[in-house]
Amino acid sequence: MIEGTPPASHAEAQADLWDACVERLAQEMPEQQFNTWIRPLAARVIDGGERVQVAVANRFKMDWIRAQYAGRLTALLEELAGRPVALELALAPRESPARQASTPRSLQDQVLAELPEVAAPAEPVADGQKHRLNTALTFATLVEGSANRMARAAAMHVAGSLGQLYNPLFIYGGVGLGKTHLVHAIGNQLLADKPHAKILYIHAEQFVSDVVKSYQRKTFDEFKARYHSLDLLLIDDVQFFANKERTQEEFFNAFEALLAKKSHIVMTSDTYPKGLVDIHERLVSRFDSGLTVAIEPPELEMRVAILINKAEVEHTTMPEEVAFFVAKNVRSNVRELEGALRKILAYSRFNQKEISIQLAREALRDLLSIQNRQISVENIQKTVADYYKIKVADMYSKKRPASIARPRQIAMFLAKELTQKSLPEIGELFGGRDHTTVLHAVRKIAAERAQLTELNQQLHVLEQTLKG
Ligand SMILES: Nc1ncnc2c1ncn2[C@@H]1O[C@H](COP(=O)(O)OP(=O)(O)OP(=O)(O)O)[C@@H](O)[C@H]1O
Repeated sequence: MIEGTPPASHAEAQADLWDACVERLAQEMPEQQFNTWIRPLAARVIDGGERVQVAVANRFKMDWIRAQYAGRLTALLEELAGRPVALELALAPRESPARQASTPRSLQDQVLAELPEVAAPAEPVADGQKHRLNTALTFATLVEGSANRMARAAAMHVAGSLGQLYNPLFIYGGVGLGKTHLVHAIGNQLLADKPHAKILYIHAEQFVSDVVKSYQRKTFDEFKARYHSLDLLLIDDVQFFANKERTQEEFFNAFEALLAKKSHIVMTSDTYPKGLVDIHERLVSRFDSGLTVAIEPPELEMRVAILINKAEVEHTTMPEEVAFFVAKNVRSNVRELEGALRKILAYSRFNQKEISIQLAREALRDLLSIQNRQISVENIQKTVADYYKIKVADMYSKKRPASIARPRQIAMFLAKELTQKSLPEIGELFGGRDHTTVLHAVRKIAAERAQLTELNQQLHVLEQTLKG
């Protein structure tokens, strides 16, 4: 599983690196944990052993592995390789099963269809004691800035006066901006203040899996007892409930029960409630009935502060000028910022060199060259206009004939897919259109793409052209 065609002995040595690492972990970890989390991982060692890419079956597992095992995996890989190794976790590609939506489905089919494509781990099961909080994710380690000020303040308020204001609290924002961190912080704070509080952090995919298991084992009473008795339910990435009818129903029940007894619910999602797709209106309106707050991408100064803080946690000092250099070049989200920091620290440690701008430049050379190739909305507009033989100016115009409106919608779709811009920002760049117009275009093209082969091919060509 090696990129390119290195000599066999080299390839073997690289594959051995992962195998040796897994073997070591097998000795260190309890067997069941090892079998659940580490054994199923597929990895490939690339760039002559500098990078190890690990494919993980679903987001829940990915978050868990990142939080619990990534540090140890990296340390072992580096120890075995004798040099810095960047560990990269990625979602394994999924087969998209063709679903026959028109055929009425039995309840059993309906529930089974809700199983994550790769079944989520059987363990640990929510039982009111295992709160599943990552104790490292606290308010103290969450840097504040204008991007997260309101969300953070609301979260602290919830932790301090449970069941009162802001119930439910709905936090939304793009990937890697600190939503998960914030919900864990609420849980950890409450746990510190009230050690007996019944708290559960759960990823939406795991909730789906719990519903399925309860159905299969006919243990809905236990399921209800477990969820309905909580004081605080923290549920991550609720957009995963899309199309999961039975799960939505169970979540609705849990939601109503918890609110009735003044327990608190905190949810996160990649979009605001009304932007959620394929989730029942009655649930969406419940999501929006407390307080909905956004987390925005961090601004420059906040990115600098995050880098300096995270370096301190690693007992290293990052000079401010280096932090500025990195923060200017890594703009998309905090997770990427952390990745950049890890590379710099490893590079500095192994080369026994002080952290400087020059060192950061060397450590991040791959990342910086990718940044230079970043795709802009202007670039997308020009490429799409060329492809469909319309004027670039038509991307901003109010003209409505289909020969113009459709390429414009395609360009909006690609802008959402290939850039970090928000819906309002994209609307602005398309002649000051409303974000709902962009959302409509994105959904429409996404739905048509799944059905129209020709459109799918055109989009594929455009994507390849834009990605260079
Ligand atoms: N303001 C911040 N201060 C310090 N660390 C942060 C901050 N925001 C995010 N992080 C860190 O960045 C990483 C990504 O954050 P997190 O996992 O919470 O993002 P997310 O919004 O839940 O992303 P996703 O939608 O992909 O799940 C975490 O390691 C988190 O601790």
